[in-house]
Amino acid sequence: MSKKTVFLGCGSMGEAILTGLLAAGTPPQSVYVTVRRAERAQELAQRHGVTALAQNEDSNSNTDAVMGADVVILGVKPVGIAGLCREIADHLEPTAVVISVAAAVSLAQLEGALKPGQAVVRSMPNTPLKVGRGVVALSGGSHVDESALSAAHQVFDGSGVVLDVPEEQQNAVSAISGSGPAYVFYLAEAMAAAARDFGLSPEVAGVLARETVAGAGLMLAEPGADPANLRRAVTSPHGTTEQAIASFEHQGLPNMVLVAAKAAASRAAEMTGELASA
Ligand SMILES: NC(=O)C1=CN([C@@H]2O[C@H](COP(=O)(O)OP(=O)(O)OC[C@H]3O[C@@H](n4cnc5c(N)ncnc54)[C@H](OP(=O)(O)O)[C@@H]3O)[C@@H](O)[C@H]2O)C=CC1
Ligand SMILES: O=C(O)[C@@H]1CCC=N1
Repeated sequence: MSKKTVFLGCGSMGEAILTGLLAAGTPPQSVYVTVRRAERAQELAQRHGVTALAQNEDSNSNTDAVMGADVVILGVKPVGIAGLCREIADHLEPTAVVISVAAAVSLAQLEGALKPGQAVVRSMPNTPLKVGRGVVALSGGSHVDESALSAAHQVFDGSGVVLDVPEEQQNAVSAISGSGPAYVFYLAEAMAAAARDFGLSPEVAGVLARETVAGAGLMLAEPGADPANLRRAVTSPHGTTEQAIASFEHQGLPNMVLVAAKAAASRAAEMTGELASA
């Protein structure tokens, strides 16, 4: 029998994980999701065939949903995680594995808001899980044994690469792969803007930027791919690309990426402190 899997909060990140999980073969009948708004619940139920509950005045959809659950994924914003944990703590099966996808919320904060002994996994996924090309890093809490960790792996296994990292590396993971898709989409936006600047139509500019980033991503996904080698294969000596790469170097693109990633990681550390004092 399939594990009962519950998503508490199912927005951008939750739906990406849900889509990957179902595409990998988990039956929708074994999946429950909760959200705030009724229209969002209806949308998720129609789109994915899962049972979706919205908040309502008659009962608590989160505590209802976690009854008998094997795996519970916390997909709300970081600021809502501790309250959600306290809300469901007494209703969880002692054997349930709770997986948080929230940036900045520590294992200590999660464990402190749940009942003693609950297995908790802190994760940092990314939205490409939706298309089977995600990457997620997991850190198990103090009550996570091999079977609990394996249950967490199974949530993501079919839709991306799953890594185990020490918790202290999670902010760095968040700054690279958690936020990373946004960096790549930003590059695509900038490429489209440059194309429009040349006078290309917005439609042509959009297609050129999107297909180039998507195609380059597929090449990077091939076994043994190395970004530096792939870049060199495009860069003819004394040719055109060389000029553009030299311009990026001159303007300090690698350092800009480093500084930006550090800003993301610092914000995560700051958020952990804010959540602790809230
Ligand atoms: N977006 C990303 O790329 C990534 C996000 N994350 C983490 O994922 C988490 C969610 O982010 P994201 O998906 O972007 O946010 P969204 O705002 O898109 O989704 C949040 C979801 O939580 C629901 N929700 C809010 N409060 C409750 C509640 N009390 N009970 C049940 N459901 C509730 C919302 O319902 P409704 O839709 O009805 O408003 C919504 O479905 C964050 O903690 C973030 O740090 C981690 C890695 C990457
Ligand atoms: O921006 C955020 O806070 C979340 C965490 C990583 C990606 N999105």
